[in-house]
Amino acid sequence: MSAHEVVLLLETDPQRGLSSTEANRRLERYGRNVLPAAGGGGVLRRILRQFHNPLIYVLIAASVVTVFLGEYVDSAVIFAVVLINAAIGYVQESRAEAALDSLRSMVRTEARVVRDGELRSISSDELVPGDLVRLEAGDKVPVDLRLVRLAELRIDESALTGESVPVDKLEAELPVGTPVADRRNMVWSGTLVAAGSGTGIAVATGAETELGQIHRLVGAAEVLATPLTRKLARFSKVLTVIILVLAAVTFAVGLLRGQDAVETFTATVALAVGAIPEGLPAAVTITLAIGVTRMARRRAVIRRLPAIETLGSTTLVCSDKTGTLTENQMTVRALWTPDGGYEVTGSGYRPEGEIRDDGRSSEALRWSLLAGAGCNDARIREQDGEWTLAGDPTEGAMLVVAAKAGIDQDELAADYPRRDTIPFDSTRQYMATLHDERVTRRTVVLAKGSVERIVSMCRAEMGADGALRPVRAEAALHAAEELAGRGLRVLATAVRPPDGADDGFDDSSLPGALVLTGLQAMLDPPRSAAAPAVRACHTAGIGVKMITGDHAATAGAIARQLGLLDEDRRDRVVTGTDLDGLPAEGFSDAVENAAVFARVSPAQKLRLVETLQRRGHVVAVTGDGVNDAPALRQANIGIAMARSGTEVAKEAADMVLTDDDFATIEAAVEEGRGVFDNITKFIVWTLPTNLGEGLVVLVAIVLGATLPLLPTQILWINMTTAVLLGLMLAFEPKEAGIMRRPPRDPGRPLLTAALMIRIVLVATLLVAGAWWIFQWEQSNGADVAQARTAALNLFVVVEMFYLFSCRSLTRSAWRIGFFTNRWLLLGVAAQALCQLAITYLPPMNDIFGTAPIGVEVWLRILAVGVVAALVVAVDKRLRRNLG
Ligand SMILES: Nc1ncnc2c1ncn2[C@@H]1O[C@H](COP(=O)(O)OP(=O)(O)OP(=O)(O)O)[C@@H](O)[C@H]1O
Repeated sequence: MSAHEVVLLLETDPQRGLSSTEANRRLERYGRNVLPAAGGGGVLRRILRQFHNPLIYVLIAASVVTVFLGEYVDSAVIFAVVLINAAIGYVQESRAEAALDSLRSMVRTEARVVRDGELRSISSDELVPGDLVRLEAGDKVPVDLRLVRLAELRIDESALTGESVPVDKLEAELPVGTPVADRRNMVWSGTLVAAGSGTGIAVATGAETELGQIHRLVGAAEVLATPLTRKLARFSKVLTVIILVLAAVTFAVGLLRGQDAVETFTATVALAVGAIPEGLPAAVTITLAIGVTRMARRRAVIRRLPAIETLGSTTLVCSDKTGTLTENQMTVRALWTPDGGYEVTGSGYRPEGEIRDDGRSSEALRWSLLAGAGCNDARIREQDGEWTLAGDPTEGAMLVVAAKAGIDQDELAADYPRRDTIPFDSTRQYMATLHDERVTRRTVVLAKGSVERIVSMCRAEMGADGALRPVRAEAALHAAEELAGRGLRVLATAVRPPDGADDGFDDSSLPGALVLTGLQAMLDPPRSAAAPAVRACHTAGIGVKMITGDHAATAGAIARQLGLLDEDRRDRVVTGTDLDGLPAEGFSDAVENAAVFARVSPAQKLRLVETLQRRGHVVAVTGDGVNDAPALRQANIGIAMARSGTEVAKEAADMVLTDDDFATIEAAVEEGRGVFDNITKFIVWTLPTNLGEGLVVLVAIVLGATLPLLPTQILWINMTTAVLLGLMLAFEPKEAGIMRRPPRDPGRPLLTAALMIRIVLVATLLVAGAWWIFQWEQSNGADVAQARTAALNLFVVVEMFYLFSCRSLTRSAWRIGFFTNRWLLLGVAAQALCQLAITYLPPMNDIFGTAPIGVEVWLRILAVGVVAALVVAVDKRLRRNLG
């Protein structure tokens, strides 16, 4: 359809947009602009998935066979376990997914929409069909749009088409005869604005968009997988196969040796059930989900789950300066013109304060302020006594200083209506606007940008009297250097005066046509949390590098305040130009050794990251612009800023900081290390039980002896302790000193030799203890049921003692403090109640083949528990002393 037809059909106004009331009505009618959650079929599939597990197959087979053997109670117990296991799996999986889902809503996407004739920023959820939506480079398209106006608009449609080369969009009105369904005057939700800008009318929102249709087909489920969970799943599968083969062999051997078939079968099932670590994958997923939630609470939102693992092994953080290490709260503090400098008072966006000019009047100063305020897309507004900024803080600061000199933004816009814009981008390094001068009806160009760039484009400079003279570039650059040395961010301003001739307005015609009017230097103080966070990173063995587009002297001054540059070592700030001049090897060394990089282009940033990775670093990189996306993708962890970042950067990132603060990266690394610790702790805790149970049964089969534990009893141990004891390790607080050790080497196996030895040690203690008490009770008058009950309780009690030990892999259990993890204490109490129930309640005795035992038996069990705890404590101590 033509744009005109779309306007008529959707009853909207191509200039003023919808009215607010109409927009609200449509919101009621069409619903919010969100994609529906993965649909109803998902629930059934998720339930079925819980049964798709080798252990479950073994259990189901066992329960069927036991029915035929006439063991109805056992069969029912095994079947009940299958159901309970599936239920627990279902609930855990749903909760983990819900945790991830809720993260998505934490990073709100804003859309620019024209309503009631006014440009507004609203949540993209609230867009309705007919809305007039504005797009700019870096945006993620929020709805399907029919374009009505555009300037050099290029769209990255890879999210929909897989085609990675951005598509040029056409002028809105196509010539008569163009095929109606021309892709080039539509943009689709979920695609990214690679360059340019445009305005379009929303024709579909939410599930009705093309993206919504695809989403419905795919049912996009959030994947709860990381390299680690995949590795563990593989490990579990291999282990299961080995155990099943082993079980089949023992069954065959038992039959050949003429043992009772029913008993041998029971023993084989016990072996399989006991030895398979069925709780492992679920526990890992849950620990990850808890980690994600903890990080979100500390304002780091994980977009891709594997990032949590990588965070723990980060060796280098490459951070932007502006907004991440600094506040991004700019105030112009000093001005410079070719005829002299001025200090400015006042702070923040409140236009109160003055330019100290001691009565000197200067045309250059006036034009510098006009350029700063006119070549500007930001707005400052007073709201309830507070001055707030909409837009770029650099531009906000320039508006404020102009206001301090009495220049009003609206009057300026009326006197100098804007006709065209060359937008700022970090490669271009300047912004320019073309205006009509209302009084003279001639055109003026206003420009601002980095000092080097603007000065290189100037043919002349303006004097205090307004006269032009040849530009003295040296003087300007020197002044800029001096201001930047104070830590100020310096921009230059220039104009192309109204001289009648219209010489074109683009990147190629402006150089050589501009007149330098002055410099504006603004303060952007370092964030208060940044310096401590940098120090914390250093203590944790993590390097920090500042990579900024800003001036070398500004970067250096801020870096020194943050402790990134050492005064004495006279570390140098490396600039993009320096880097370009280096041979490959010199480049690599410079990148490794320097901590501060200035005037770095996005392309150089990408090369920096690649080089660091080649040198073996695990690199976290921050970025906020469209051009940062490649570097963010290349990084081991790409980090985007929720407030100042573009949607393109967020899309490319693995993690988004909701407060833009560098300190949050440090917090996330800390959490990442904690998550990895807790996963290791769970594994180190759970494996001895499986190994121990397997061995107990294997020994019984080999010796042809009575089983010390029945299959149902083994199931009981595994089910209850995994949930009530093991899972509580996921809530372990981070250990003290977690940020004083070096990053984890990603190549190192999860279980070190020391931990493997500990696992075998504890398994041996379990086997020995269980056999000892099983024999001891029987030779002292207990029947088999009582002896088994003793062995069962011994397993659980030793696991409880060992659980406390596993709260730290290196430090003694006594040093951690017993009350720092309440969940763990609650779990232990609940487990104790369960043990009392299975030991003393008659119905439980009937089901599980247990029997009440006396106090002295408990004392023997506890004694074994204490011995086990002591042995592990000694093992830890020895190892620490051995280093
Ligand atoms: N809105 C703007 N208009 C014109 N020039 C600008 C604007 N913003 C920044 N500049 C100039 O371009 C230079 C590079 O800016 P760029 O955005 O690449 O990096 P930055 O924001 O200074 O730092 P960082 O990379 O640490 O975020 C700045 O030093 C400044 O001189």
